[in-house]
Amino acid sequence: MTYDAFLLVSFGGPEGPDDVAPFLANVTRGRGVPPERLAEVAEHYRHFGGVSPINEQCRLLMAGLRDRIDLPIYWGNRNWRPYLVDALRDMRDAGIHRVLAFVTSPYGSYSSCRQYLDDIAAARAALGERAPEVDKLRHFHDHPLFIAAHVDAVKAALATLPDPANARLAFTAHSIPVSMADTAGPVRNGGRYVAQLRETARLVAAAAAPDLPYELVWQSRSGPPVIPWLEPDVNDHLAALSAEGVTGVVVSPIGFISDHIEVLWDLDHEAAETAEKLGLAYARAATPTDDPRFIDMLVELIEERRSPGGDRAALGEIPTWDRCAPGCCPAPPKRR
Ligand SMILES: CC1=C(CCC(=O)O)c2cc3nc(cc4[nH]c(cc5[nH]c(cc1n2)c(C)c5CCC(=O)O)c(CCC(=O)O)c4C)C(CCC(=O)O)=C3C
Ligand SMILES: [Fe+2]
Repeated sequence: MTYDAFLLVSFGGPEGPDDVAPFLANVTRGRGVPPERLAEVAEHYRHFGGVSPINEQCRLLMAGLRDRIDLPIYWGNRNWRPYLVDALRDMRDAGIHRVLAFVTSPYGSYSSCRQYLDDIAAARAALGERAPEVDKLRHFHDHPLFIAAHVDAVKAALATLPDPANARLAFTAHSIPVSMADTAGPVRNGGRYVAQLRETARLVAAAAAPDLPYELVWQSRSGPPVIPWLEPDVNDHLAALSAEGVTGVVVSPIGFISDHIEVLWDLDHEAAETAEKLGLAYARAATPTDDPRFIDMLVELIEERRSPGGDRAALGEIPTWDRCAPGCCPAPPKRR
């Protein structure tokens, strides 16, 4: 398979205080997110000067990749500048026909996979016939290099606790509506988001701390309270651990590939504060963007896609594939 360019596809985030409101409007259009929740999230961004950390992380990722691949690198986001449609237009104008895209999420579900594919399709449609064709790289939730980076991060976090031998591991990911979790994956199967996250948690725990109990819990719940989302929330989980007599916990955000605002606010600020109130020793494991093996993995994912018959490195049992089936991870019904 021949490709003419690499495209980094990310969520996007504000780059200053004036960007926060229009960014949030882009993210939540038609999604039924209550205004109270939006105001709260706007405050999280303002706490960091209205600058999302995600953009710098994208720039770092591209810088890490630059000398490692022989393809020109482009960057397009779903919800903020540089937008996908602008990246695709630049590529088209540069005579690029086939593009390999890396989406900054390892897992399947509408929010973490299909929504990116839909937005790529919409951006292509806006450009008309000469829009470059875009192939998305596969899910990588159990890639050996992804797991290895998390394993070392969890070990390093554990080592900072006063009593690591009696600590617990809590893996976190973005909560999603239960209805979205139920339909994640190929048509008729469902449950792919939770299943992949469970597998990632199992693989990391087994290699990092085989003797410690671990749980997969959820963070950053949004949406109206009447709609069920995946539970328990990480803060409730910390309280439950404390009630059991546990004295230390490592929180590993396997649902995010870098220190997004959800990691910096919902974990480093909120969950850390919860732990402090409970008298629970708390350490947050690093996300993989800081680890050179993450770039190594990306290089491997690009190489494997260029050799269709070749190996697809994977430690787990949940299958991955190069191309998601058309009806995979369907969109939830639009609200508002
Ligand atoms: C599964 C998942 C991931 C992980 C996969 C992936 O990485 O894509 C993720 C990532 C992210 N989510 C992000 C930001 C936001 N997500 C929101 C809202 C929502 N997220 C959802 C799910 C997910 N989100 C859902 C079901 C909603 C409800 C509205 C809807 O159905 O779409 C809102 C609106 C306010 C709120 O409701 O909280 C914001 C601002 C940022 C940027 C962070 C930064 O700036 O550093 C990132 C990386
Ligand atoms: Fe989100």
